[in-house]
Amino acid sequence: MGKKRIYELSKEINVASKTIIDEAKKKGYDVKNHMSGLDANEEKAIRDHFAPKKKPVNATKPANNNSKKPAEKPHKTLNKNSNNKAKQSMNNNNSNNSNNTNKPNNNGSSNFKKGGKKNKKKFNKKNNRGNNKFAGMYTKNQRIRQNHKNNKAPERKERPLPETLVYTVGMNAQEIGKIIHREPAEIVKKLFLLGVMVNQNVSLDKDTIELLAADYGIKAEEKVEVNVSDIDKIFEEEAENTDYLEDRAPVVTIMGHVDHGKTTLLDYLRNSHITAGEAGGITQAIGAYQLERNGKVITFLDTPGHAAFTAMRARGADITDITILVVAADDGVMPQTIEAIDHAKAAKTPIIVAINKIDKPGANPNHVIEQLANYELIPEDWGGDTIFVELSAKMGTNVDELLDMILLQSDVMELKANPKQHAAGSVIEARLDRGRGPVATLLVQQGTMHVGDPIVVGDTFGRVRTMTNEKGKDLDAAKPSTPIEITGLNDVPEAGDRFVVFDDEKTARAAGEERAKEAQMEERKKNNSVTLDNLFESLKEGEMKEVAVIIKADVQGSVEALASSLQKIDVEGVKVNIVHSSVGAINESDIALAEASNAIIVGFNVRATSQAKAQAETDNVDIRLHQVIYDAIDEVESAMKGMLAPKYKEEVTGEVEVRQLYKASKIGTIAGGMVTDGVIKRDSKIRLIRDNVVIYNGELNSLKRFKDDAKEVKQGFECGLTIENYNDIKEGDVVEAYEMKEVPAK
Ligand SMILES: Nc1nc2c(ncn2[C@@H]2O[C@H](COP(=O)(O)OP(=O)(O)OP(=O)(O)O)[C@@H](O)[C@H]2O)c(=O)[nH]1
Repeated sequence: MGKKRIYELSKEINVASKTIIDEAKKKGYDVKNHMSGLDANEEKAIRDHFAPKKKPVNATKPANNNSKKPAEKPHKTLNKNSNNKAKQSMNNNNSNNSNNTNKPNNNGSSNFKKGGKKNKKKFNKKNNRGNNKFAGMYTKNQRIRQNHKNNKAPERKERPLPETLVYTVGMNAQEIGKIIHREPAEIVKKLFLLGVMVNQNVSLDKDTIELLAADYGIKAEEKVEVNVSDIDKIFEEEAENTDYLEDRAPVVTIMGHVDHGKTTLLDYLRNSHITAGEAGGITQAIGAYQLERNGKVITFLDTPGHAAFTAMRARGADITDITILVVAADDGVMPQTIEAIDHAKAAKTPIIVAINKIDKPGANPNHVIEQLANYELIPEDWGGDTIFVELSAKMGTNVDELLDMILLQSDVMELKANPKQHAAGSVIEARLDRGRGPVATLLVQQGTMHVGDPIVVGDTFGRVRTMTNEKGKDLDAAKPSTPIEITGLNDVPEAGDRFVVFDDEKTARAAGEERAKEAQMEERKKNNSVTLDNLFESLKEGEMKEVAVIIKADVQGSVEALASSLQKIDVEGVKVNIVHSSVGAINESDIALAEASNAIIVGFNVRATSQAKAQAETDNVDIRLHQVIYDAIDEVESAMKGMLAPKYKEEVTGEVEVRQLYKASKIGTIAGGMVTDGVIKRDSKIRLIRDNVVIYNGELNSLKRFKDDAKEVKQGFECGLTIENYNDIKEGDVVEAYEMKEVPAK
């Protein structure tokens, strides 16, 4: 075995290395520093020297660790400070100190000092009584020393990291520290090592927080603060709640050309299929109603008219599940039929075609089917997947079949909602009733609505005071897909507004008031619909991949010509999407569709009706009127291209052959040569070419014809030139002149 190093012994007997070295030297051992070794005898002598002179009274069975204890410092301290008679043992001192603090402490001096006389007395008393209590116990200092001995840093009491850091964007290191039980300084350091230099009070963004969490090896989860005024978001959340799902009734809208029988069909349905238990009720027009067929319920929106349908969509309420397209068999496809198809397609709802008036002598259903094939509405018999029902709304023929088809379609769609949550839905229509105040027809889309519910509707709020169905019957609760009429709001909301039920009226009021304020501000800022002027900005921001256009023209030929030309415009993958095109004046329905689809209206040889004009102004819909088709195409095309970052292409304009060189001390090398091709201009960019290799690329410093400055020199003429910052020109070099030309976008 080798010698015992002094530093090792120092640790073991807890005497400073220097003290040991001094003692060793005194004893004549050959030692220099703490790395010097002691043989077995020397080691024993040193141990004996520093061993306590007297054995502790009570330390009859000292614990292993304590056995090495009698340390130099405590030893001295005790001798100096304690009033102990000579017999007082170390462990006794320990135990008494400990009594003061309830913690064993080898170093009693400070406590004695602080405690003063009183403590000393106490100490002695207690010492007499319980001096054995902590004998042999592992003291704090001993523990620390022991750790040192094992070459370990003292263990920090660090709480374990949580599995997930649940954060909000903008938290700082201090706040995060609290969550993950780490010192802010440690986090700041970690961030520094991750390349983020911040102090502990700086707000951190999402990426940084997630990076930090990843570095700690824990997950990060953003806690999204609920903004009560953001009812759209609350609505989405409610709509996405799939904790408990039940089948719900399909919501159906009927559309079609004027006089094709929409109202007749709705009336027939309303009067012939009334919901069970409500027979005899007087039907009120509340904008929607439900009927029953074979035990299944269907909700009809009683708002024929595309404008109403699209106005709701424009406000974000896609409440229709299925569109019934009514086409009169004796009239066929008409402009508003096409408009209806476009509206339904834009809303992405399946279409069921109801060929109406088959009882009429001139009815020709097949002709209607043929016509609709042009609009991708093809019956199953013909290889398509559109449901067609031939009926007579007036006589009631096949109306049940239509209902069956609706139910079939809705089965396929698997329409479900969760009735076990707060109600959320949309406004179908609303008005101010003199006697009852604001009255709103709502469609419950999620959850169950109850009388008394605190509610926010659009920018209004209130508490549901009364709730009735279309028959005026009071309802206590209304499940998904149920249309209801309510009172109790503080103001009249708008069709298409969303509503959400809140936990309490206070929150509902706060949210409603906040929304009203926001709406006002929004109104001031005015909306940012797409116009030809801001079209490219929208495209650039990646908001749009296609430009929606509505075409209105005087004759069908113009509509088609415009449509096909516009569709051919292709700017960097951005396409024109014709949302709707038809013959006739620009009407309110066009404006509503344009607003809902963020479309631009292009009118050819037509004008907007005065109502449409007013509405377009309110809704910020861009209408462009033209008399020349090419102008219309050009306008859309240049709006699409106009703001593209211009592309440049190099175009060589000419070449100069260098034939002579003149050196001028102030000017540098002057090249005299002949323009052999094209033209060289004073502001040309140039390339110096030697043996077909480009030697230098730069600009001219001067261009001369004889002694005069020249703007340009053409082929066949001599010229003199200098190149900016370049003099190493040689005879036989070619100066190639070129320009960067803007390339018009294709
Ligand atoms: N013979 C026959 N006439 C019908 C049928 N359906 C509707 N009509 C008639 O067609 C006309 C127009 O019907 P409406 O139901 O008012 O048509 P609409 O589509 O609602 O018309 P607008 O509300 O003006 O858009 C009325 O005179 C109806 O009586 C039908 O199945 N057979």
